Amino acid sequence: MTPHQQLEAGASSLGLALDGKQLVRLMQYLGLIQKWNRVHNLTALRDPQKILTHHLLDSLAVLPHVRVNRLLDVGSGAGLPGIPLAIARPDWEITLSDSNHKKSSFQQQAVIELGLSNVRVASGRVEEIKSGQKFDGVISRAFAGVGEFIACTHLLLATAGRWYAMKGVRPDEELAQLPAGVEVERVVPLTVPGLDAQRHLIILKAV
Ligand SMILES: C[S@@+](CC[C@H](N)C(=O)[O-])C[C@H]1O[C@@H](n2cnc3c(N)ncnc32)[C@H](O)[C@@H]1O
Repeated sequence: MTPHQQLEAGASSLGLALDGKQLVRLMQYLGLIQKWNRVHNLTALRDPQKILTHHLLDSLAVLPHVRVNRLLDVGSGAGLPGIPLAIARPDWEITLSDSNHKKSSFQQQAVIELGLSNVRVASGRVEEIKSGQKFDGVISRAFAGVGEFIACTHLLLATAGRWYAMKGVRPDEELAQLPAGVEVERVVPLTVPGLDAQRHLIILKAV
């Protein structure tokens, strides 16, 4: 199976109806990661099949569980999960935040080359984003413990918004130490096609 066919099969087993253009864009994004990885250390993964499963499909796996219009991806790195989500959901407005200038430059380049008019790159620490801008969803993958993730973004979340923490093994210790006024709405076990590892999406809200 070619990586393109694997992506198509993976997306369909996640229940996602992606059209041909979206699949091509996702493959172009994979190509950009590979190209920039030669110079900047965006990801430790080099094998395109691994980038596909561990980054692209892993990011897309949360899609059926996220309900947003304006989404902030904190500590987005190479644009994960924000860029795959933006390709799959052109109707969502997505902001990518990363404190590392090289990562933000890559994100900006990817936005231009992929023509993602629904993505904005906010270069710098997430704590520096003006709190006047509210998001109805804030997501992160491999960023920080749940408590820290909430602490550094709580001023950016709209009143009825949700945090989405993408985790591997269910982080029971982190969930036992949530800040006051925050509760878990749902813990969603995820199956990522081609990835034999535990994944959980933790959905949290302010109460
Ligand atoms: C381990 S990487 C994860 C990248 C990506 N989310 C992924 O899943 O591949 C964590 C990222 O968080 C960024 N980061 C750390 N502290 C940050 C902060 N306060 N605000 C924004 N980004 C931050 C780092 O520069 C790094 O790119």
